[in-house]
Amino acid sequence: MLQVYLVRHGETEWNALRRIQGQSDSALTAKGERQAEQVAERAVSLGITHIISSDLGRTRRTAEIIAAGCGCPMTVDARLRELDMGVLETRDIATLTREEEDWRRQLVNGTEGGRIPGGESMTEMATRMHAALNHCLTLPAGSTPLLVSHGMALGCLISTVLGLPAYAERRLRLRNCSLSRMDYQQSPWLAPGWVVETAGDVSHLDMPALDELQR
Ligand SMILES: O=C(O)[C@@H](CO)OP(=O)(O)O
Repeated sequence: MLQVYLVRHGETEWNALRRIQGQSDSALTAKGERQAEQVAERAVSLGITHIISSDLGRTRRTAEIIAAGCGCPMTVDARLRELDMGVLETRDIATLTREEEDWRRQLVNGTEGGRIPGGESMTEMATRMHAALNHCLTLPAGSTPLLVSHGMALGCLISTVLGLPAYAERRLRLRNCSLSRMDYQQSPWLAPGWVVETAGDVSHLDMPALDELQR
């Protein structure tokens, strides 16, 4: 049975400042680096054989720390990027106008086809995230890959595997350096294919991690 681990990157400067990143980028904070070291320790105990990271800087840095801990190769897959958040990228959430906040809300409140102007829809992102997940099926037998990606991207991937539409109301909290797992399997009591084993586990972190609203 193929097990695929999923990690959201460590805390970044803009996460802490509540600035919207999307496919823009900011560096890990010192806390984010520590979170990455702690999830790396957990990854060592899981027998990870491959690290596959989104090509953005915050995920690459997190993946490098995990790969160094595990002593396994790291590759980059741009399909694991965060949602393209168009004209709102780099903005402080607290400064959005009402219209801009409505655009942002469409991503989380179940609006079919919702997108920020100049950005990507959740359905478009789901297509590329599933392609990246399915790529794991081509790895040699016995592989245990770990994918490093983003909050919206991984939340959408997990939710769609559970059968929700990509644009469904967002109800899964994935904190920085949380760990999730998908298995590809045939079971008499589950639908065949990808199933969710766990989502958003932060038991390896020694201090509270932020969700996107700094809670
Ligand atoms: O892009 C962002 O600002 C956030 C939104 O959830 O995603 P992440 O920090 O996971 O890249």
